[in-house]
Amino acid sequence: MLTTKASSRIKVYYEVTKPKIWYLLVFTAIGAAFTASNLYHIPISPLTWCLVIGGVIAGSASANTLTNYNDRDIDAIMERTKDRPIPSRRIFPAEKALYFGLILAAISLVSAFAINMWAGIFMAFGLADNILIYSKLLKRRSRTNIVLGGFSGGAPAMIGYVAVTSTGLWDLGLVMAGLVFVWIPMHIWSLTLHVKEDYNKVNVPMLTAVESEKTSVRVIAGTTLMMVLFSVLPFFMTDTSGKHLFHEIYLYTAIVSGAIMIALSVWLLVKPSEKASWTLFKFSSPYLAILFIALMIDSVH
Ligand code: HEM
Ligand SMILES: CC(C)=CCC/C(C)=C/CC/C(C)=C/COP(=O)(O)OP(=O)(O)O
Repeated sequence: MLTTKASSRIKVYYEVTKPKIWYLLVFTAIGAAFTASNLYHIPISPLTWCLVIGGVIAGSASANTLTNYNDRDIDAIMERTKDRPIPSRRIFPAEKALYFGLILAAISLVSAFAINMWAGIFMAFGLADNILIYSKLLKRRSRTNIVLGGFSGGAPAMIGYVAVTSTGLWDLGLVMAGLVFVWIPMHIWSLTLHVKEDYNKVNVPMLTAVESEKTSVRVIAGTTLMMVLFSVLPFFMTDTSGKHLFHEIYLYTAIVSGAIMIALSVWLLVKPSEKASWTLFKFSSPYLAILFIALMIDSVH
């Protein structure tokens, strides 16, 4: 039986990993693995499932913990982040989070390389791109920070896919990872428009925090349209025999859910408001999950 102190320690270290975020990251890895397994009729062993799910949890949790450690100064100032475990000193000294994040990174790399070399490479890339390129290098310097820093978002899908097969890794696998990558700008820029004062307080040049509202809503609408157009790409992909990989289930889901996202972005474009930007942001995660659910369901045939 865990003492109250022990359970609260576990809870605070769980919180510092930003679980809401890695739930979706892990789901994209599961979706890519399950879809590849069905399309190529390759079973996934329980050990492989454990290594994929455990590895991507550890990797995403590590990245989130280490970026929280890196951002502890600005997180203490922003309203949205000031109550997080490190700025609120519920993890103190902060180096405890640093060591926790590094241990998680090691676990994630061992798990990924135990799957195969490519899974290990994608894990290492995801960690490096999110922690070093995005958080350390670009976040506080460039308004395009989430573009070069966004590739890491596709890493879990690539890990899930390559855990099953390398057949189609650089077309279908890349398209699945691309669904996440092209989703990021709309996802984060709708949020940062909503909390732009926070970002300007700490001089983080998120594009929709430094551009005018008029430009920001246009950029968000444009990236939403780009994401929806990209999302129908899987329907047009075929295997070597020319057979479509996906069918109406995926197409109609992508069209209907995409139409909702476009409608929300037009609402923001026509009538910019905190409510509209927040609504678009809150719809963004379920939307991405729905696309991966549709890929999985459509691949069962
Ligand atoms: C450079 C890329 C990204 C940036 C800068 C970013 C940034 C953010 C920020 C600032 C939040 C709000 C967190 C909070 O206030 O607690 C957030 C929430 C979230 N992010 Fe991202 N994100 C990125 C990529 C991703 C990716 C790749 C995924 C998963 C595939 C993801 C999933 C989520 C989820 C599920 C939430 C919670 C949404 C909600 O509360 O409804 N993010 N993100
Ligand atoms: C395989 C692997 C390791 C992949 C890692 C992918 C990963 C963790 C993506 C998450 C990106 C993300 C939520 C960044 C948060 O930005 P932020 O730190 O600016 O958000 P904040 O302002 O809320 O702290």
